[in-house]
Amino acid sequence: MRRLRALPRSHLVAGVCLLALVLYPVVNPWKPYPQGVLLLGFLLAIQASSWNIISGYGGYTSLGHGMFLGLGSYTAGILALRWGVNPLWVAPLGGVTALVIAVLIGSVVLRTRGHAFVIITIAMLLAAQILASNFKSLTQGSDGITLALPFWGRDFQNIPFYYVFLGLLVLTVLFSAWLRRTKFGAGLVAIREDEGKAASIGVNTTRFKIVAYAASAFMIGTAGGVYAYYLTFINPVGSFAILGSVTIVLATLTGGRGTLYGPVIGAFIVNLVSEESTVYGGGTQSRVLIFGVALMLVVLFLPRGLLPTAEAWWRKRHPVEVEYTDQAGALSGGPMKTYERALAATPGTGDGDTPLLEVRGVSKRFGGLTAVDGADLVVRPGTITALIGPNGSGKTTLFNLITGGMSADSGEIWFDGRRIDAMRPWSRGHLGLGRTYQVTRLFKEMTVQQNVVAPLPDSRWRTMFSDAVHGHEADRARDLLDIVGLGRMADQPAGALSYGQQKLVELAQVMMLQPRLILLDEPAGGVNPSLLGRLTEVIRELNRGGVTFLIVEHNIPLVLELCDPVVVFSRGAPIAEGPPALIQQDPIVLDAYLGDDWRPAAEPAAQSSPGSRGAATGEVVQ
Ligand SMILES: Nc1ncnc2c1ncn2[C@@H]1O[C@H](COP(=O)(O)OP(=O)(O)OP(=O)(O)O)[C@@H](O)[C@H]1O
Repeated sequence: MRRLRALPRSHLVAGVCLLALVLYPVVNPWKPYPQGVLLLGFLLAIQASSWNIISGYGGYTSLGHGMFLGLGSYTAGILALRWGVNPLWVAPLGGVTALVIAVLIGSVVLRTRGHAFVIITIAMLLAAQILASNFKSLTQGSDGITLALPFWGRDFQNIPFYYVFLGLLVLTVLFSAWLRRTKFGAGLVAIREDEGKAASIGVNTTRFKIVAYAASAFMIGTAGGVYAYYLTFINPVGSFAILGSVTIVLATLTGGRGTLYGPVIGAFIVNLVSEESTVYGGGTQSRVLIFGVALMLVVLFLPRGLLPTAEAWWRKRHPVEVEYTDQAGALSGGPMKTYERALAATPGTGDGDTPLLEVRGVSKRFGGLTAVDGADLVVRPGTITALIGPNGSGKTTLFNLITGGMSADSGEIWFDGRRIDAMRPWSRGHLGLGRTYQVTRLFKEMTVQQNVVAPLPDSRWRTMFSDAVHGHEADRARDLLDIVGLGRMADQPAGALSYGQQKLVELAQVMMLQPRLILLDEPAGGVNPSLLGRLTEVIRELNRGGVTFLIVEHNIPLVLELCDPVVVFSRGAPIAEGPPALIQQDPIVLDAYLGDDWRPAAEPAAQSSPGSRGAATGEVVQ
């Protein structure tokens, strides 16, 4: 009983609804019409819940998902004819066909995104229709395939179909709920919110998208096999109709994209509207018009769907009190113990002579603009290296090249003795290369804790399908949040944090990767002075714990206090490098970046300091 009470209210309501649906044919066995309407509602809900995996969780909108229902129908229909078996027994093979086709198509089309992806999915649906029409030896073309009538007696009507579709719907919702609880589900949401950022924290975005596409196809394909038997007739136009795909999208958008129960609720509503429009609105043709208007109304007035809108309304009426977080006290109570725990799994940084990161002659052009121009850079293990320079000198672009957000036009990048410039961003993350962004890129719809546990340390399937938040990891996330003074905000949505707090959470997040090198892009930007002190202290502590830093920063006093060595960038390449004391007096640096405010009273004629790289010659002067 206590376990039942601990269940979220939504699961309890879903359980009661399920019980009612299971009992309905028993209580009302002689009502074939409402049973038929419900049955089609189950079928649409299976499709909407499945579509939700790739398009709701993952954010890739497919407008051709009805194709998988057609593929399942044809697979079961063709096999039933050829093997002389009942289509019900081979319906799961419809799911397998849909899954295999989804993997093949997904490997290609998921390279595109946005409008391009939507258009390609429609094209795929139409291509399937044309293939089914023309591949007559297999599909019997536009004549279609006629299947045997159900093997059970007429007294049973469509009740067996009712239970098969209801069973498939329950399986689909359970599957979707399980996926959402795993690292895979969290990774999909991360991809939806910010794909580039997801890749930089170790999410193998290519694999995640293909698996999500395939997972979203399987149940629809299986249901398609059963649907073929229910209809006893399939043809290309009916099986691959665009209206079917639009209905799936409309159902999910109506109920709430990205939620567990929203697609199911939306499917029942849309199915009811569809039935009513057929009965009272002049037949099937009127559906196109009604669906078009409904889609427009949903997008305009319910952009988030019914369920999220109702949840937001409820939260507004019943606000949860958030405790004020006194960050100033966060580090005062014996922080070392927490640091030790949080850093326990962070690997050491090796000997100080071998560079941890080496950039060799790297260039990047944007059209006519050379943002990075044959740059060389060395970061030694255990250092806090600064990269400073004027606005637009190419520092962030260099960060993007190092972490894989962009690929270089030429040059080599080595990390810990391995060449990494051809590696995908997540592989670089798995090696221990982490970064934060100039403008924070947290996943705003996730909680702070979900953000911190989002990084993936490797690409193993086991990791991918493990719980999104589990014991040891949750402890480490809590420790890291305590370190940055935000432990009490763990359950708040990340979007509700101040900008400075988001910077600190992003640092905690990148620490979950157990990085050996962290690239911080303007960590002090927009952070208030008291938080800044905390940030500096955290960086120092992490550095003492074995983490190397490369920091881009315009706050020069902070750089001079925190970093050694300092590399100065100008026009896409380093012009000087050395300890802070020398850099701040270097005439080349004063001319190119620091300016007169930093110039000593009696400045001698411009000449290079001992640590400078000769700006005119491009040679390194040691
Ligand atoms: N994706 C892009 N497309 C076109 N141009 C770009 C792109 N990214 C950067 N640039 C250009 O490359 C140059 C270097 O930009 P970058 O952001 O690397 O400089 P930065 O040194 O980090 O500047 P800041 O200190 O202002 O952040 C700029 O002129 C910028 O406009």
